[in-house]
Amino acid sequence: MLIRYGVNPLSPLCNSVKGCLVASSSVLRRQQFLIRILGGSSSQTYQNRLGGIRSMAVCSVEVDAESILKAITPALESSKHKGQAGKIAVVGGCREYTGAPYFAAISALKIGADLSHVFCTKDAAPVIKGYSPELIVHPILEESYSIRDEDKSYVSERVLAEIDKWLERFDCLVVGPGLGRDPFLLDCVSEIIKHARHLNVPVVVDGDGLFLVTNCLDLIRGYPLAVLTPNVNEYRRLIDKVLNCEVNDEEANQQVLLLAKQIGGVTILRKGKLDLISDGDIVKSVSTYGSPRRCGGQGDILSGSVAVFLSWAREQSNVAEADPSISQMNPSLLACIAASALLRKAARAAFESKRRSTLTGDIIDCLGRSLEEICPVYPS
Ligand SMILES: NC(=O)C1=CN([C@@H]2O[C@H](COP(=O)(O)OP(=O)(O)OC[C@H]3O[C@@H](n4cnc5c(N)ncnc54)[C@H](O)[C@@H]3O)[C@@H](O)[C@H]2O)[C@@H](O)CC1
Ligand SMILES: Nc1ncnc2c1ncn2[C@@H]1O[C@H](COP(=O)(O)OP(=O)(O)OP(=O)(O)O)[C@@H](O)[C@H]1O
Ligand SMILES: [Mg+2]
Repeated sequence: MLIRYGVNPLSPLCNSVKGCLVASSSVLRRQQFLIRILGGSSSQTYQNRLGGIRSMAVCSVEVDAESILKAITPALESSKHKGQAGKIAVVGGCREYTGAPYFAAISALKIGADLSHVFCTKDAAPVIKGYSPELIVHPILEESYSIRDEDKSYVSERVLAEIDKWLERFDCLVVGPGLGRDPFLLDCVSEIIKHARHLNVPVVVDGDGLFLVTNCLDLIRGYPLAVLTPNVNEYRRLIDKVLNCEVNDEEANQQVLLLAKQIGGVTILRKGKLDLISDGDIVKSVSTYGSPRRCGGQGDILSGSVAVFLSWAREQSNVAEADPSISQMNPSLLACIAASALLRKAARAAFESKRRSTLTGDIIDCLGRSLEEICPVYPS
């Protein structure tokens, strides 16, 4: 019987990140007691649920990702105006991390989005602007060290008012690349997620955004326009928190499906040797050969790419004429499959020329060419 102490499967809706992370000892003791008395049945319940999923004969199907890329990538037409190919925003970038939000935001542009914004801290903004004049950078986020306690509620309102001016215009929000883990900043980002959800803006959650939502699952629970893109560690933490067990690679397909289902039908893209994607109904995989280099930043390319493909896949006119196996698929699944396949193709191309010195920037340089090989601008 597996009982995990310190995990709180009974957690109520949390109002602040701190509230989620710091439980008072009496509350913790009561929860541990409850977990102990429910322990047998909760472990049993997990086995039962997994058994139920198993009996659905879940088999992940390696998909024809090229057909999906062709179906969802819009044609370039002179009748279109700026913005119609996608307006993406990345919420991330702090003192430590300026590369991650840049990688995500520039990847969206390189794939074909028209506009890419970054909402980051004041320290990170000039650095990110310096990487690229193409990005629209908003220095609005604040970390605890830069504000006094008595100013926090005012600053938090100002951050939200600032982002609210823009939120409705975005086709997709990426939350997390290089966000950092400052509690005040994460509190503000929780509110941003709630506002995005209220406006039905799709949200891709990655990096430190996953740290936030794993500790505060109600932020995304039951939101079908949420896509989570965990790496190996982020996935382990999600499984631990949601299913109260360990990662089981022998039943990887069932487990990712159950995880997506348990969080109320969000889409999960589990990154790894093979990318596994589920929306709680089906599981798909992408395992086309990429690159043996594991330099940091490749996940950031992926989150920016999912955002742009999701904005395209949601445009029904793009996919309406495709094969029913594509046109009837959840747009979030289509976006994850497309992004995963394109990143792997670009990584392969970069590695062919750069070998051991392949870096994230080299892969970004190959995104356009890799997409062009599958979806030429001027088909012959
Ligand atoms: N250039 C950049 O600005 C980059 C920033 N990134 C950002 O960095 C933040 C953290 O993400 P990471 O995926 O790096 O997460 P982690 O900081 O959890 O992991 C970084 C590495 O450290 C290892 N590690 C973590 N805890 C450890 C421990 N206790 N002992 C030994 N090894 C340990 C992990 O296995 C992993 O290889 C995110 O916001 C992410 O978006 C990354 O995306 C990489 C690129
Ligand atoms: N062992 C592997 N073999 C092949 N591809 C892999 C492997 N591990 C990861 N990838 C690919 O690399 C991409 C990035 O995954 P990774 O696990 O490195 O993300 P990450 O840790 O979030 O990256 P980042 O450094 O940007 O935070 C994914 O699309 C995944 O398909
Ligand atoms: Mg990452």
